[in-house]
Amino acid sequence: MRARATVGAPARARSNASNASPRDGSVVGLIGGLRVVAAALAAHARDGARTNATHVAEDPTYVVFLAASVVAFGTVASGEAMSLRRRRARARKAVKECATMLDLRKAGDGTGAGKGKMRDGGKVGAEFWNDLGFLLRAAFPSATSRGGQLLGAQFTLLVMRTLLTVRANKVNTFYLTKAISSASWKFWVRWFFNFCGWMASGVVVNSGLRYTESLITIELRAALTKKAHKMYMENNNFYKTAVLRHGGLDNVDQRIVADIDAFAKEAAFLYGHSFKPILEFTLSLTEAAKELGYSRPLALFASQIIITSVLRSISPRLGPMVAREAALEGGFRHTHARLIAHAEEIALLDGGKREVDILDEGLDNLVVTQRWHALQRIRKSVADNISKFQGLLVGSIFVHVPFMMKDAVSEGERISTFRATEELMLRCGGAFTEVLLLGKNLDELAGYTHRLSQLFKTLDRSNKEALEERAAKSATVAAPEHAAPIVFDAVTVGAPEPDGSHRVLVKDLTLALKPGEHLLITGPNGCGKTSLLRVLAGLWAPIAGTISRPSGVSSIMWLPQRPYLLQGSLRDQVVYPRDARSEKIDDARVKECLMMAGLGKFVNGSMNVGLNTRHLEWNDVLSGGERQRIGFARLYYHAPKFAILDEATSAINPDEESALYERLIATETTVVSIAHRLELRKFHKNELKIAGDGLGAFKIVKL
Ligand SMILES: Nc1ncnc2c1ncn2[C@@H]1O[C@H](COP(=O)(O)OP(=O)(O)OP(=O)(O)O)[C@@H](O)[C@H]1O
Repeated sequence: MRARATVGAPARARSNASNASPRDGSVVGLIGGLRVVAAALAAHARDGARTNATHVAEDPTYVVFLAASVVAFGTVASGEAMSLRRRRARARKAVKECATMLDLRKAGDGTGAGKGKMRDGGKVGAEFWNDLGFLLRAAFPSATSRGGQLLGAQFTLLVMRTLLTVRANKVNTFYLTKAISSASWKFWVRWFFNFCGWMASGVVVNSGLRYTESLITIELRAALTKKAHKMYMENNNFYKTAVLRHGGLDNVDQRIVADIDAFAKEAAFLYGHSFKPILEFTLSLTEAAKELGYSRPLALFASQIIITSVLRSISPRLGPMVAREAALEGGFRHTHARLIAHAEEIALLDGGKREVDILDEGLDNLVVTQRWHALQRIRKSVADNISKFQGLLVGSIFVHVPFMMKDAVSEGERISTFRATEELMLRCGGAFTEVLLLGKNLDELAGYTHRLSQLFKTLDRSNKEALEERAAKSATVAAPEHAAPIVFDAVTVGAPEPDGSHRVLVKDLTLALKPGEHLLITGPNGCGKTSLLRVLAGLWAPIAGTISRPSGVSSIMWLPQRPYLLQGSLRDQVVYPRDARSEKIDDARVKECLMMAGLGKFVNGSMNVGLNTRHLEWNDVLSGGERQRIGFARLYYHAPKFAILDEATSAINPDEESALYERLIATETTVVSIAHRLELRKFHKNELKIAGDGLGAFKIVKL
């Protein structure tokens, strides 16, 4: 039936052409000729459409599933569109609120200055290529580095696989069609052995490729994460970015833990999957050109570039979507991290119900945004699929026509060369479309690249600022005339305000702290006692004036109200920041320090605890007073020249507090304390009374 219809249509068109009798050379003749061609094409098209419709009508299962699929997809998508249309205002508000909360707008360019840049970030452009180059150079510094060697190994395997596919495919198809068309066992056996050889090599090469791709992913992730760790821990950047929000970076932990991993996976995938289609395209084209010449395939690919560019222009950009989702993902993760960090306080307040709302809100912000993005991605997916299928359609026309017009060859010869060439062209076209579609992965990579370059640029800037600050200090600060190791010279301290200004807490403080001149700092809540110590530690920069102080745990140590406890053994807590795994530690001394701090029960065998006892979270197993005593044991162990104590005995009863102070002073440590209890006055020589009047007034009195 189909054959009749196909043959009948051109016959009618031919009879129409003879009726038109075009006069050679005249315009009317030309128009008549064109009308004949158009009528013939229309007749063929009608015939083709009718035949197709008849085939479809003959297959009710196909029709039912086709209709069901269209209805299912349409219902889900339109339902989503309607529900999100209603919630879109809310969704946008949620994203905006979340963005404000996380400083996403500030994070747009990592400088805190780029309002609205979040939407622009993550595009594939000059900035993206620069940033990508920077990240890759950081991970693969040279061809001889481990990363460089892995890239080289994978490149060799990629070339090998492409050669294998292109060559083997051509030979396989040729032998098989020849064998089948002429029923030749000789050619079939040749095909069989070719195929076996191709299969064996393919198995080895493909397994090698998969292995090297995972190694490259791991190498990329490890190298970038180590670089991030190094920069993050230098110059107290972790404090500056997390607490002071320098650079306006949101969720640095998410960037280091999750975004680097996603970037590594995407980049390794792109490396492995972009070389293959590019090489396959070049090699297949060279082979196919032997039969078709270069002009036809190149014209085909030029038309593909134009069509794909048009389709791409209607697709949404994935980069900004990826960046936004990653940021919201970080926000959601942060709500969980806070819940764990404050589990006991929340449980005591019976805050479970309230916390469910907070957690769900974080999830909702993410989910609504993801659903909205999924809807946007339909446009992308439609464009990609059209691009893929039209490539096959247009490609077939370019390949079929030369063979339809080829005479003077046997049927067997025509079909075998056609099948071999078609296979190559299909491969070539497939590879070409794959290259064009890599844009999607490139877009996603751009999203992660944007977030990581913000991270590295912010940390780098912060490190440079710290270096400049240090250089300026050493150039301007003259060696103090007095022999005091800690000197405040006309120092003004201020609390940072959200608008970038400072609220003055202490103004023009000049003070030289000599060994043995124990200092007590007092004043009302929020007057700036701890802030003064933050400035002394270098966490905050003074608004004016200069400070000189010694550095290193043997010279100066801080003991806050809640001492930091790490994952590890009891010994680790006492010797921190020294590392008990790599340094020789005198256990007898550690025990002595614990006894001095009133924690003898941990080491005298009365409890089931010893220096080797380990806990993931010591904060959960020690009381507030015990935690503070561990801090004292640490001070005794390091015996620094200066100890800065910020309400370090607030959880210890007054009688025992005195004993802890006495032992500390006996180790010849000079103490600077912040304390509210009057009993502690007796251990200090001077008292710095901060007024907390908003003008920075203070008084120094002898005790
Ligand atoms: N990271 C910060 N960013 C902005 N302001 C801060 C920050 N940390 C503290 N402040 C503000 O600085 C002021 C001084 O705080 P500080 O911690 O020095 O008080 P304090 O005198 O030690 O109080 P307390 O006796 O209650 O511990 C407070 O008003 C506080 O709100």
